[in-house]
Amino acid sequence: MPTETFEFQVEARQLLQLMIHSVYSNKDVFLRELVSNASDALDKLRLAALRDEAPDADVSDLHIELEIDKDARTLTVRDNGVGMSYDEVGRLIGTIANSGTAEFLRELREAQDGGGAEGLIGQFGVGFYSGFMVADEVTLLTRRAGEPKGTRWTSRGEGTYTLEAVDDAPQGTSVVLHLKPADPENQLHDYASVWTVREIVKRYSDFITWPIRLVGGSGDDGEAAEPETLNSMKALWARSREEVSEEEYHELYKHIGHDWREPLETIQLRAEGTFEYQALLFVPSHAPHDLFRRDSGHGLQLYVKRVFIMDDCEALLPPYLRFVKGVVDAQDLSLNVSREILQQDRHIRMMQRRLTKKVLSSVKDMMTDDTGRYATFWREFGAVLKEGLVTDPDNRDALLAVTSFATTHGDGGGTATLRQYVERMPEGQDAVWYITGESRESVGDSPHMEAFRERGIEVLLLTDPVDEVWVDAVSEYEGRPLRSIAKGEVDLGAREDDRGDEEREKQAEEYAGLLGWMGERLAEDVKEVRLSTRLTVSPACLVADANDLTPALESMYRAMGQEVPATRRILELNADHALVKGLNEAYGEREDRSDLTDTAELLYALAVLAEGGRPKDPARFVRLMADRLERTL
Ligand SMILES: Nc1ncnc2c1ncn2[C@@H]1O[C@H](COP(=O)(O)OP(=O)(O)OP(=O)(O)O)[C@@H](O)[C@H]1O
Repeated sequence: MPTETFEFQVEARQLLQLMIHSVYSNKDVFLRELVSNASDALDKLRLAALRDEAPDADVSDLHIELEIDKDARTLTVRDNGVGMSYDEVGRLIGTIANSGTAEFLRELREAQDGGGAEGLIGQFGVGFYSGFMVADEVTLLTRRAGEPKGTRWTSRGEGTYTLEAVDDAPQGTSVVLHLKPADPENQLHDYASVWTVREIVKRYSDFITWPIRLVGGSGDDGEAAEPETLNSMKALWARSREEVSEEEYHELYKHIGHDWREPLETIQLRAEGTFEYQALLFVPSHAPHDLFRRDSGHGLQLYVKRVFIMDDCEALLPPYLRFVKGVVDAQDLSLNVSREILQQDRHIRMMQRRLTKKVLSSVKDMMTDDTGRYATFWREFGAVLKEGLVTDPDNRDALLAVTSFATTHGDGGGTATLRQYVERMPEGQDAVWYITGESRESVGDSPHMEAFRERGIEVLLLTDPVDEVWVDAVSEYEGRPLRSIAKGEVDLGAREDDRGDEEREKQAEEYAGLLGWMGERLAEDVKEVRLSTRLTVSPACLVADANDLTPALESMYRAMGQEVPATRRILELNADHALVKGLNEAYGEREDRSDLTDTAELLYALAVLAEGGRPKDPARFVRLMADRLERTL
């Protein structure tokens, strides 16, 4: 087969340009990326061999080799792992398979302007391309284990790459970097120096469980003449916390989490006894871009007796902890264990329970010991964690204990935990009040809030989509009911300037005719029209019955394809508002009420608008409104 030339996919080309014109200040990390890929390739081959899926592969001395050729100024990263077929090279190396790439490139450009690009790269599987930060030409020679022919891929990182079938390639992959001249001022070190390479491996890749051997030193100046193993290969999760530095943990996190940033939290757990395992878990400091995508990974890697078994092992943690990264190494599982078996395994279920509790208790500790870190955690992962309030009733209390919300307390910009809310609840208040909606601004200005604001009653502002769902499942916190300010009747207790019962009854009588009449006119949209105790400024608002679905929840169910009957809500009127008063008077005086029907309709539409909704028939609403305005001229 002749050498063929291909163009890089558009995104890949953009990414390469970013690499070449370096988005990173720290270029040393290219080696970590290539070593990480090599290590993954060795893991895959060993597992295939253990499962008898690679009968023709040579697994006798699996390792990574770094070779320096000072004269040619090349650094080669070689592994004898699983390798790639011709098709795979074209698919995996010339393109960027990740669908989030376009989004990533946009974020990257923005971050580059703001100087924060470094942290973003690792999330998006661009590891191999980082070679172009230090090399002006990269050659990759690879042969898939068990296959006869190999493939050579070459590129200068500009617009094209070449592919060529090769007869005599060794098993696995070697990446030859034709190094750019060193430029220490721009942190481009001399990667043909044994010292530099040794130091980078020690710093970034010491924990890699395969030997990383260095060959090609001259023996002079302390350089290695014999192959030298550069890493200690110690599985960090099997060592006690005292023996391991924070930095080492962080490097492991970056390897398995595909992240270039430090983790927010490191959690270690060792279970001894009948079912032994060790876990080393990390909470990232940033949510990944695909956290809410259904196919996003599940974070944890499963090892069995130090042998890598699988990535994204979803059986180890519940979906609401999918952002946790890490390693779980179990002693007593079979190497042949499959995802299906794991889902049903009793020990795995116990393990999941224990790991879940451990993560939640770490979040609790974070909350007590370091409020700044907890705030970061909550900003990044709060919306995901709250899914657990619905799906994991066993841990509901633990989850409620670490949950926090935006609140109207203080200057309205802060957050509150349920504990804080309850502790400052004034005497006489029996419920924890909240409102759900789309944004802090829209719920903050909602008419439902008026009486609460006037009386200084704290309201929690729940604006994540998941909030609509969990509030339905959780009815109380430590014996206090959780209540929506937009549902049911509210009785906020008497105030000095409140009307007495007598006066209220009188008002009810005065309005009875109007309310009944409006109820009939608007029967298609509302099930009742009544006077409000929650309005002080707005003329009207809509409330749901205590057990009704909210409009947001209704549309959420519909979006998921579920049939739900349209819920009619209750229209509440503010009897102190001039418009409502005038309407009542006109209702009492006029025989012909056709005009008033339009006003009733407008009042309903205003209530819909006030909560951020959209009138049922916007064109009609505009017509009626324009007509009214015209009459005021
Ligand atoms: N040494 C290698 N041996 C076998 N396959 C490899 C090797 N290096 C890369 N690949 C294949 O090419 C794919 C793309 O590699 P690349 O480094 O660009 O991204 P990634 O490894 O998926 O993500 P990241 O580097 O961020 O972990 C890998 O997923 C792997 O399938």
